[in-house]
Amino acid sequence: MSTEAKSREAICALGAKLAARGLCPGTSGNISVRIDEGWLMTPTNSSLGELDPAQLSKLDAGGKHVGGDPPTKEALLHRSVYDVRPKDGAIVHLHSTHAVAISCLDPSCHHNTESTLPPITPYFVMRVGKLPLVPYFKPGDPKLADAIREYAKGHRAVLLANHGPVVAGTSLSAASASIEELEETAKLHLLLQGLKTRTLSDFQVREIEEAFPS
Ligand SMILES: O=C(CO)COP(=O)(O)O
Ligand SMILES: [Zn+2]
Repeated sequence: MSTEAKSREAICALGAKLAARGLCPGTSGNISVRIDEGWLMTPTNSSLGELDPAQLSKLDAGGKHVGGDPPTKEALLHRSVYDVRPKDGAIVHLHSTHAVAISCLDPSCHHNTESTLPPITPYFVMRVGKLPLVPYFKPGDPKLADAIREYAKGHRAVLLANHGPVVAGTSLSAASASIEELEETAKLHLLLQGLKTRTLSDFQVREIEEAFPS
């Protein structure tokens, strides 16, 4: 099987897995992979649980739609993230419930201005790191694609205000592991509301960062 054919299969398999876990309600979310000639992206208005490898959208290196169904309305946002993260090869965006809940909180309820979520577990530090909030713009707005650049260049994971997470990774499986960890941490954080919580210390965060560099 060619590399492109494998990427097509991998996108559809990931979509099915995320859907089975209830992480992409309705037709929300999108997935992309960088390929030699450009990108493969999920088509707009598609259910991630029911993707067809042959219908995935293909974009050339200039971002022109050259094959398959019309691409996600967030194609420009994905391309902005690839642009500022040249080592990454895959992106996953979801409307997973707990992460979206965090994205709707008043910013005064966020952990701090650098990260909406606190470092409560080693795996959050390892797979996500910090999770900055990107200001709100409507889905598909070129202004959102522009705004995300500043945040994504230093962070593999960002949270779109009142919308949801966007995570980049060196591979589809890396991006998927990060976004699942992000969703789980958002859930834990909400479960812990009102309870006195111990976050990891700066030393403990550094220890993880050094032992498991991203
Ligand atoms: O999550 C989405 C928009 O932010 C889904 O849009 P698309 O169906 O165009 O991919
Ligand atoms: Zn979205």
